[in-house]
This record gives sequence, structure tokens and C-alpha cells, in this order.
Amino acid sequence: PIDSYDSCWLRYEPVDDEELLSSYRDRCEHVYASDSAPELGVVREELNRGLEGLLGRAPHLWNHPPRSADGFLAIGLPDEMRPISETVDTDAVRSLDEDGYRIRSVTWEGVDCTVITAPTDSGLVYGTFHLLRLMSTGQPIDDLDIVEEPANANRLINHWDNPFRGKVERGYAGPSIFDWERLPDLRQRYFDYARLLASVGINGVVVNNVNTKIPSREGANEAVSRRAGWQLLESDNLEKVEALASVFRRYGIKTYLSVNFASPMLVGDLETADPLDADVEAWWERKVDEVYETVPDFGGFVVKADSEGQTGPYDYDRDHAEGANVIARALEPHGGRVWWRAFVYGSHEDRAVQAYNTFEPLDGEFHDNVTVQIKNGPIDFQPREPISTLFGAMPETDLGCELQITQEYTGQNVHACYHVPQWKEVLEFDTYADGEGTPVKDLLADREGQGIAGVGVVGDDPNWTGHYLAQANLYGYGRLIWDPDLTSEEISEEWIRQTFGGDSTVVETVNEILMNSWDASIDYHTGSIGLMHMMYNGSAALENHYDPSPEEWPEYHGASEDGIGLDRTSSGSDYTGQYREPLASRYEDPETCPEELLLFFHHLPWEHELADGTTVVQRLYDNFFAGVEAVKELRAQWHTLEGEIDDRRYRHVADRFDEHVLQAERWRDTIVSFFYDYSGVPDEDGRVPLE
Ligand SMILES: CO[C@H]1[C@H](O)[C@@H](O)[C@H](O)O[C@@H]1C(=O)O
Repeated sequence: PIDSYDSCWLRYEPVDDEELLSSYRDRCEHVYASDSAPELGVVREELNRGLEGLLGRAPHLWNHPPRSADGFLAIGLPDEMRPISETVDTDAVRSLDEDGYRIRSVTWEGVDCTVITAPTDSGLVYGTFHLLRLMSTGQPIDDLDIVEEPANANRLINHWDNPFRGKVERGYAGPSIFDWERLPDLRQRYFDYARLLASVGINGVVVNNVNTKIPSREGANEAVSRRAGWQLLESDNLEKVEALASVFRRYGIKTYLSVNFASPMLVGDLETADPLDADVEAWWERKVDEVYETVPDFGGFVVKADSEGQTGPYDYDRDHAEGANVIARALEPHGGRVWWRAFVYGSHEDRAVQAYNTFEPLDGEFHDNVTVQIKNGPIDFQPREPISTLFGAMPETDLGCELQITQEYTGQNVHACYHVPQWKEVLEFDTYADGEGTPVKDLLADREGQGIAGVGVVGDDPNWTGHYLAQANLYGYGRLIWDPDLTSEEISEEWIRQTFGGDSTVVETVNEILMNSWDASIDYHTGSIGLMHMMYNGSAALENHYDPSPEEWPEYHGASEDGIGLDRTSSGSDYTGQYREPLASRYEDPETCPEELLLFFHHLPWEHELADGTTVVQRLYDNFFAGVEAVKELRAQWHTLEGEIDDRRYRHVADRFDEHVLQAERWRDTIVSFFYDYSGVPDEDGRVPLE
């Protein structure tokens, strides 16, 4: 079947500004790019596709400097394109980070030349996408002097795709794009996905769900019989993994697998998975050697252990370092890495405190090739959470930050919600780890074993993401983790121009919609003063993690007749104590605790007065109602774009805004009624109780 799907931000629409077009043609119609490495093949392909789209005619590709051209583009490693590379400081290029690159406008033998060079081939791929992005967003390219290096060494996508069954856990864009039945046969879609990821600097992809074993409710045997993610480590499946890896590696992207901690028993036939057992150690070594025979540049494993029904070292009274290290030792000789998830909870009354209590004491115990992967907040990707206390608490351990691109809790494939401002808030958060001015972004940056992992959003839907505006989150994720100093606006404008064109009304309007969407989402999902996790969690009539269901979660909101919120201070679970000063004291006192997190840290009377004299319950009413009005405003703004954007995407988004408004009203009405039932306090403006 012909795969037809959207090209997202790689549309390469014809440049309509005559002056720009002629300058682009002068400089890029002739391209000198050697074809010495697979990545160079990608560079030539992308330039062909991009320049033909933008300039309206295919470029001339040379494998030597074109003598007759008035201007040309030269791309290659410093040693491969002498003497042109001497127009840039090649030593400086060689000392760039391995994924870094340099773009420079120079004159060579009297000819205008644009040089893209880098220490490695993947840098050339990123440099090429950077130049095409400049042209797709209508920027001048006649005086470029760009040096780029990624802030984060590892920039990963974690797919929660279930192989064989094709479903994506918390995916809202159709089935998985990975067709494991047909692999090693390749789909064109894999190449286009790799292009999308490489164009925003992603250099690692975990192709399967961290829930590698279906938590069996009907007993062990039933779970084992149905094919599951853990089986990707089986010898027969490794060539399928290699097939995918062969696509991704062309774009400088490493392939990883989520594995089950009990693989020695599930994949092997051992009786135990005890990490200190010599047979288990030997089994991991043999299995990993086998993987690298098939996938020579394999990235490594992601492991979800002792978490939500997945087995782990606790089954053998071992700690998480012992669990991770047996796998890490097997990967070490091959340069592989274990991304060990810190998403462990369930044995402490207050879920928020457990990850720190579990992992902080193990600081320095993990092998050098283990990265502890920590969700941005202590609960679970809620619209807004405080920052996990583990950031800044494990200086002797490589850390990774896990963010969620898919909108599990922010409206799935219906609501417009731009996550980049949320991620900015996380990365800019000052942990005080080394005194004032130690933001998360600095803790993560510039350490080879560290980085950021984003829970993926794509599926086989033609629009990839279930909602066209959700493409901005995949785009934005890559751009932000490459350069955390970019602003949310800069990123959204880049995306809008490449996706909907440069018309200023369209750019401004879509930008405003994106930039206001997250605040609206926090308002109508939570009331924006620290509550969270009030969603439906069943599998009956309502949608899981989509519909409101506050009555399910008293231990998360602490609603009672006398008040609301959870005491996480020293008189409660003492989660505040896990932060460094001055954060601990700031959160400990309701007078100094930031209002947007107040009820996360404090249980307060409904009529507790906030700084401006408004009571807690009235603030909640006001914010829920404001959230709905904000969504109505976003919809009205989108409606002004009818005729300015192609009808297919305009209609798609407009229809979703109608459902978005209804759903926001559902959240508001359900939760303000829930608060009224407990507090008995009516809204000052007569909106609650509802008629
Ligand atoms: C993959 O499982 C997910 C689960 O679907 C989700 O509801 C929650 O976010 O967390 C889990 C995790 O992060 O492991």
C-alpha cells in the first residue's frame, strides 16, 4: 500500500520573495558535496529535495568545486574539501563537539561560497538541515557565521510502541509506525521519520515500550504467550532491529531497545535474573555480544524495573545499582549505555518522595555507562509539577531528564497544548545544587553520559501526531534540547513558518495560540495552584487519562471538608526536605511557596486567603472558568485563519477546537462541583454551584 502522510515542517515550499530567491539560487544552485560516507548520501538527498522545493529547480550536485558557477554551497569534513575548508578555521571545527557544525559565508577564488563543515558526518547532516531551515523560514544566507554545538550529548526519543501488537501506549496518532511483522522489510515512512528527527537534532531512538512485559492479570503464563516487547532481544528479531538501525544510522541516530530485567529468564532459560548471579552476568554478556554482532553501533538499553508491575532487582533483594550494573558491564566493551528509569513508586504513602529515597543513596554506585533517567516531576508528566528533587542530588551519577512529548495528560490528540514552555520551566529551574544559578539545563549539559529523553508522539496517522498542532511539540522538543537557550516563541515561530508559511498574520496568530495553550491547559485541568492527577484511570466508558475523575484520587488532591491540598512539608511527608536550601524553606512556608505549586506542598482551608486576599476555593473557581474562556479564545483565533491555511489542516484543527472547548467545560464543571460538594462554599460570581 502507498504510504501517504504529511511532510510536517519539511515542506520546502517554493520561496516567493524574489530577492531572497535569487540570493538563494546564487549561493545554493550549485552544490559541492563529497559522497564519501552514508551520511553524505543523506545530505545530497536532502539538498536535492529541499532546494528543488525551495528554489523550484533541482540543484547541480558536484563532487568537486564547480569552476563555472558564480556561487556554490560546499559541504564536507575539513580534510575532504580542501582547499575550500581552509577558508574556515579547520582546527576549531575539529575541536567542536562531535555533533557540532560550522556554516560560513566565504569568498573562494572570487566566488561566493557557503561552507558547511563539521568534525563528523552527523554534524554535516545537522548543518544541512540548519541551512534549509534558514531558507524555509525566509532568512538571508549571504553573510552566515554560525557555530553550533548541542547542549545535550544524548537527545533521545523513547517510543512506547508495543511491537507485534502495533499499539502505542499513551499514543494518540494511530498504530505504531514500526511494522515488526514486515521488518526487516523497510517502509519509506521510517526514512521520513528519521529525516524529521535528524532535522531537529535527535541522535537516539528507543524503538519499543518500556513496558516490555504485559503486566499479567490472568497469571504469568498468559502474559508470556502473547508476543511482547521483551522478545525483541530474541535472536530471530535482531535482524529486524538492525533493519531499523540501518535507516536511523544514516541520519546519525543510534537505535536502542527497552529490555525486561528478567530477560535472562524470558529470553534465556535461566531460573533467575538475580544481578549478582554469575550465570546471569554471563548471560547478559553473551546476549549483548550477539546484539552487537548484528547491530554494530547499537546504543544500549532502557530499563523500567520494579515499577508498575515490571520486574526488577527488588525481586532478589538487590538495589537498583546492582540491577543496572550487571547489564552495564555487558554493554561497556561495546560502548553501549543503560538508561535506567527512576520511575519507581508504590511503597510510600506519598509517591513524590520515593524516587529520591530510592536513588539518592545510590549516588556514585552506578557504572559509568549507566544514566539514571528521571521524569521532570515527582508524579507523572502532569500539566505542571515541581521539579524532581533528584536533579542536583546525584553529582556522582550520569542523569537523564525524561519529558513527555505525547499529550497523555494535556488533552491527547484533541487539545492544542504546546509543551515547550513547560519544558523551558523545567530546564531553567534553579536546583541550587552548586549554589544559586545551577539550573537543570546546566546539570544535564556537556556530560557525555547525560541528556534528555522524550516520550514519543508519532503514530501511523497521516498527520503523524494525531493533531497537526502537536507536531510543534516534536519539533520543539528536538530544538529545545539541542539549545535550551532558545525561547519558546523562537521555536514556535520557526515551526510555524516551515509548516504554515511566512504570512505574518498566520505566524502571529498560530504563535499566540501555541503560547497561550499550556496556561489554559493547567487552568481547566488543575486550577493552577498545585493540584494535579484528577483524571479518569479506568477502561470503561470514559477515556483513560483524558476525562476528569477527581473522586478517584483523594491521596493526590487531599480534598476534605476542612480544606484541600497535600501536606508535603516537615509536618507531612517532608518532600520539601528533599530540596536544597533556599528551596526547602521556600516550599515549606505557605506564605513563600509559589502559588502555582501551593496545594502540592500544603493542605489549606478552603477559605485560606492568598496574597491578594482571594480565598483558595475562589481562586480555583476563577482559574477553572478562566481556563475555559481561554480555550474559547484560542478557537476564535483559529477561526480567523480560515482561507489563510489549506482547508484540510484548517478543518482538522477547527473540529478539534470544538471538542477541546466541550472537554475543558467538562473538566471545569466536574471539578468545581467536586470542590463545592466538599467545601460548601459558593462562587462569589454565582457560577458555582452550577445550575
Ligand atoms: C509506559 O508506562 C507509563 C504509563 O502508561 C503512564 O500512564 C505513566 O505515565 O507512566 C508509565 C511509565 O512512565 O512507565
